[in-house]
Amino acid sequence: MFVEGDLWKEQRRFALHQFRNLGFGKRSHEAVVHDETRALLQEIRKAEGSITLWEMLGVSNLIILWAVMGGKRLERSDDRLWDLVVRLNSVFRAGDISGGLVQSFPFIRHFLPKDHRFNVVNDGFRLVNDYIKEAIDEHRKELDPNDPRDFIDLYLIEMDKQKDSRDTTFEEVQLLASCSDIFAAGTETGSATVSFAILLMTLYPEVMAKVQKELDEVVGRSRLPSIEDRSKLPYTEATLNEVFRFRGAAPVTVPHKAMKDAILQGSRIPAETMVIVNLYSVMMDLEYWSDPHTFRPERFLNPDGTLRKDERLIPFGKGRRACLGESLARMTSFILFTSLAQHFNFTLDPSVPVPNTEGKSGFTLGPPEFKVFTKERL
Ligand code: HEM
Repeated sequence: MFVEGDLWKEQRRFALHQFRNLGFGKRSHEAVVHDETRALLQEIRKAEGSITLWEMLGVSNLIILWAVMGGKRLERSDDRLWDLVVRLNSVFRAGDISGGLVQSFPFIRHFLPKDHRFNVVNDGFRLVNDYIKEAIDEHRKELDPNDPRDFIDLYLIEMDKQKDSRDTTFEEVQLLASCSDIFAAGTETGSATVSFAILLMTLYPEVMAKVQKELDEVVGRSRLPSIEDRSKLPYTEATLNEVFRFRGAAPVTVPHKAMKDAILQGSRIPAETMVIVNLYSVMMDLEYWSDPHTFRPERFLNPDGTLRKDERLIPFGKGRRACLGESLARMTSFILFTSLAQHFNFTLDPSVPVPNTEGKSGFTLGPPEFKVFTKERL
């Protein structure tokens, strides 16, 4: 994620190609998402009192990602997963996409207290990397080059193929970085999106009622929603689009670098400058949207009720460096959100007051602290 040039190009091309082959974000991957969604619904049914959604959704997203990356279906009962989700959350809340002061004056890192955000981020990523490193070692032992099971196997095979090339970028350190990027980029953003969506449904019950009515009419209750239903659910799609616009999990892009001197809308950007694109400013532009601070799914509907596309809706960025996991993220958010809406009504637990829906900053935008009571729809 934080690399450039040929290294980035080669690694991104390989990851995209292999994810496509593994069915990432496509129908063939849907069964994994459905299994995990059923497990989540069961867990919510069994929970007593109010629940903290982001943790539960974080575990779901992590299990779904790991199924493609590491092959195995991890168990929700595994305490290590919950620990990883909580640690990733602290990393994302403590992080600063620009690198903060330490980026400009690296030597100060030696004098920072243990609980400084720089150390929280490093310790969190160390935990994630240890987890992935263990999995890579296991994959190495079990590898059958004729029968790759997942992304890690495919990468190890590519490493072996290129081991005699002096220019290879396929090395274990890079495999670890790719897995860690995907793990981190996918878990927190996915859980934030659906948590925000449910929080907004508690605050806009009239929107939730319309989503549930559409789901009842098109999908019913006897099966889970599928990506094939999306085209028949324009109001639900418009609602998710509005969640992505209103509280997109990534208000700014990852850092980019100007490769050469450039002029952008009259401003000179010298080569080598770090450039971070403010997606929030596009999706919240007062002139364009007229009422950007109002949560209003109807803005994404045509007068005849069909879904309206809008080129200013860019929650996954744009161009060659746009989000690598967009198709999976869209599919996962859609299935998790619609399945929750299909099965439960949610009300906020008043013992955890939500002052506003602005969320918490960091590497990404996280939902504010909130808990919900759930009631199965009959
Ligand atoms: C709702 C969930 C998600 C949102 C809103 C989101 C959004 C974004 C955004 C805005 C960027 C930066 C684009 C840019 O710099 O121009 C990005 C990059 C990235 N995302 Fe996502 N993302 C999500 C889920 C995922 C998932 C599930 C994965 C896992 C495969 C993932 C993997 C990545 C990677 C690897 C990059 C860096 C791409 C590169 O530098 O070439 N994201 N994402």
